[in-house]
Amino acid sequence: MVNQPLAVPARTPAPQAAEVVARAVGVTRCYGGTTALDGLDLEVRAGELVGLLGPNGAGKSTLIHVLTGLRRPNRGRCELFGRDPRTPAGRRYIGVTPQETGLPETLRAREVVDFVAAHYPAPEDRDALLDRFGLTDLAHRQTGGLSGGQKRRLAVALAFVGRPRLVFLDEPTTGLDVEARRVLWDHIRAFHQEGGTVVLTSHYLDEVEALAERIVVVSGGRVLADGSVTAIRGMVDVQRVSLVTASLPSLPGVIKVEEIDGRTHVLTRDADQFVRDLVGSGAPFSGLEIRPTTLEEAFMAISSA
Ligand SMILES: Nc1ncnc2c1ncn2[C@@H]1O[C@H](COP(=O)(O)OP(=O)(O)OP(=O)(O)O)[C@@H](O)[C@H]1O
Repeated sequence: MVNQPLAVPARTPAPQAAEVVARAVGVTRCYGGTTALDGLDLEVRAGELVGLLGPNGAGKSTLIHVLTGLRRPNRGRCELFGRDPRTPAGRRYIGVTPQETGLPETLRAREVVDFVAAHYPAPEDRDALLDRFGLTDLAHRQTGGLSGGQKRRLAVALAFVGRPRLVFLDEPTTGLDVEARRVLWDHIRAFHQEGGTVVLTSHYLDEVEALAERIVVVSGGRVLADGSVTAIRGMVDVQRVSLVTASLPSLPGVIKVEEIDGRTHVLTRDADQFVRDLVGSGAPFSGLEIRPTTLEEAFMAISSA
């Protein structure tokens, strides 16, 4: 495998007027010998819809944990609305759906909403909230008897109970069917259009593309790239050349080489030049195909660079 580092563009700054609602400054968080966050910096401004992308173990959930005050950084600091996230004043305007949620099994869905609502001074109307998330028919059901997708919908709805200004959604649609995902996307979009700020993680790239204005790529506990969907795409601007060859010579401009099902797949930023160099090398090959990468491939290219 040949890896070539990719330049990371500066993020287009958000409007100056927008308040920074969440901030991580030089945050390092270790679990024993594992460094989950490694001097990470991030600012989220009011009204942004930010998608955190990164491979398994990149540090996305840990970042949400430190930003929401559930974990303390070993080094660096976090702020929510300019305050320490570990204080009630800092957490007052946020809603969170963690990656894994333990719902009290014997409580009914509406009782869970009531329980969470009791923590806020002016919570959402329970029935309206349940309706918005398509949970009305499940309101009387004990949560222990709900399906995985139904529990997930309830867990996401709970993030909105306190009328938050900022929500953190850690893989909100994992386990949801297409229709349930669509309903949830609509709600996230509506919240954002009303001025709400959203930070979400997702392994569904179409989800991040469909929802987020800004993508922050996290890998190895650091911010690898930060920009609009278009900027992230432009940043990698990678093409996939696939061919059959017994031995690929070492050529310039190659970001990554993979062997899949007897074909050699090459990621490169200049497919034309790669093909010219390949022909010039005299190496025998057949079945040449060139196509643009998906965002997922682009993202993998960034991660492995
Ligand atoms: N409670 C914990 N104890 C020990 N190690 C942990 C703990 N939580 C996270 N880690 C480790 O920290 C690193 C970052 O994990 P984290 O869950 O933040 O990543 P992630 O990007 O959210 O991953 P995924 O996409 O798989 O959810 C991983 O190496 C993980 O194994």
